[in-house]
Amino acid sequence: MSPAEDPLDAALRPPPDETLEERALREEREEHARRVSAAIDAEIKAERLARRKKRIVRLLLLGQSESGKSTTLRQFQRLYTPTAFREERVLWRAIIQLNIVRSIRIILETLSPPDQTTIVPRPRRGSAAPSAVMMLANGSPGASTDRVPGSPGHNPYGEYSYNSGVDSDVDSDPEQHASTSRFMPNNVTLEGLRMALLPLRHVEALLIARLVPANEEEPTHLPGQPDGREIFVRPGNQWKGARSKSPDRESTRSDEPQEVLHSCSTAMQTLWNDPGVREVLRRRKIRLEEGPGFFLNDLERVTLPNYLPTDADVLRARLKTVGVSEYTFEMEVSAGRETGTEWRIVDVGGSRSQRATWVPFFDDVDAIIFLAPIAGFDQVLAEDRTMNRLEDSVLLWKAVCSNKLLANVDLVLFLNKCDILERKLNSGVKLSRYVRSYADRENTFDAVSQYLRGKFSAIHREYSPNPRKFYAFCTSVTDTTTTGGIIASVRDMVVRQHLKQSKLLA
Ligand SMILES: Nc1nc2c(ncn2[C@@H]2O[C@H](COP(=O)(O)OP(=O)(O)OP(=O)(O)O)[C@@H](O)[C@H]2O)c(=O)[nH]1
Ligand SMILES: [Mg+2]
Repeated sequence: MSPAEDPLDAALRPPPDETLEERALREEREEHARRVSAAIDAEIKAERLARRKKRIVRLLLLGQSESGKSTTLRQFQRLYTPTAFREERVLWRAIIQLNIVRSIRIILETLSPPDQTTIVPRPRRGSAAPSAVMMLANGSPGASTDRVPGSPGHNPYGEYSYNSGVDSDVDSDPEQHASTSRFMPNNVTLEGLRMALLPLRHVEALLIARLVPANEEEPTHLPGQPDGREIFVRPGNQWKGARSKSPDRESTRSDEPQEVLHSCSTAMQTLWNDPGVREVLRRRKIRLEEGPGFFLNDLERVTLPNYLPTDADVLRARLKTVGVSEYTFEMEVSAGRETGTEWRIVDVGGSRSQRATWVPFFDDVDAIIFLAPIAGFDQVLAEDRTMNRLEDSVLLWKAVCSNKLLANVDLVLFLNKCDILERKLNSGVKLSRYVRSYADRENTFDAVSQYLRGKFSAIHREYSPNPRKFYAFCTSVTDTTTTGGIIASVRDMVVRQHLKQSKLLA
């Protein structure tokens, strides 16, 4: 087909009888159209270039349940999207309320187990005044408690029973029983406190109804129960979304649970501060202070009607993750050359039943942060009370190191909960009692953390399919001051790894 026959060419050809004026006008219009077209082309090109340049970094958080994965994610959010983090703080109040209610419930049920048949009175020596604790347990003052012979002395809430002869010392020292009678103010009985704290039951039901979608199968999970059940929400923003629809979204004004907590504040403080109660908890090896979501030392502050959670409170709150979720964000805070990087952090549920969901996320990951909560050396898993937490972490670490899908992924190890580890060792708990190979080395934080770091590092060397970099940090991810620097190092390392991978792919 000749140009003369081409209909498009014919349509575009200037008219044969075009005057000079018409021709000038036409050429001006065509020039304008060319400029517009060139501008559009340049815009498209720039967009493509920007998209290509836009780095998407994927980071996977792994570790057993309660190892601190979600807390680490919250640290990233606090550091790099502070506005969003701050805006969401008020939403965490409901979780903190639930954490408090649960702690109080654990105390009350420990003092007065639902199955009262395992408690029988026995005569006490040297008691001057009735013990509120014992009154609740026995229904009568002036008597101590003991276990029915043959009862295993099982402690449903204590998590520290692994290999430690749990409860072997429970009720073994009659003087301890005598000492429990001295503490509560004369006019306060435990029964009275329990009555005063009854409204917390309603608060618990209210909070669960608010936080857990109606179609969730197991909405009422309780920490520390033998089956390890605990309140959870699916990851993502649904629970936050549900809360944000409530009228008090941006405000700190009181809601019903907060009002109830406020009215129960004195009773809760009396219960928690009672040395007799503490003594019973101690003997039952229930260390709420070291457990997740512990706010009982802050009751006065966190039960104020207009309480707004601080950054530290949000990091300390406990909400179990079930499922896997990817949180995408761009750093609000300029982090040097990292501006514009899109971060995708995958947070998984760490309990045994959740681990099958991890593998699909091993593909296309830039780095893994593995959290090993080394303070758990004397604890058992909530979901399997025959498994020591440290041992479980070591087995998981071996599995991650040896996984072929992850052979080229750099691993970052957080030996986490070092704050708790230090306190625990200082209080006299011996690592060698649980880790025989530790033998008679010094039971200090420095010696223990160095030893465990060496063990994890050796596993990495031995089990990794290919040599790769290994970064290990002793962390307390709830601590805002120390964690910032560590997270910045991880950020730089992850971005470097990402660039390296991009070059390999290019
Ligand atoms: N004291 C202390 N508490 C910590 C530390 N890391 C985490 N926690 C607390 O431990 C609890 C559990 O942490 P999470 O981040 O929810 O644990 P997780 O690994 O996400 O657990 P799952 O969602 O069950 O897999 C939370 O209440 C945290 O505040 C730490 O280093 N020190
Ligand atoms: Mg979690």
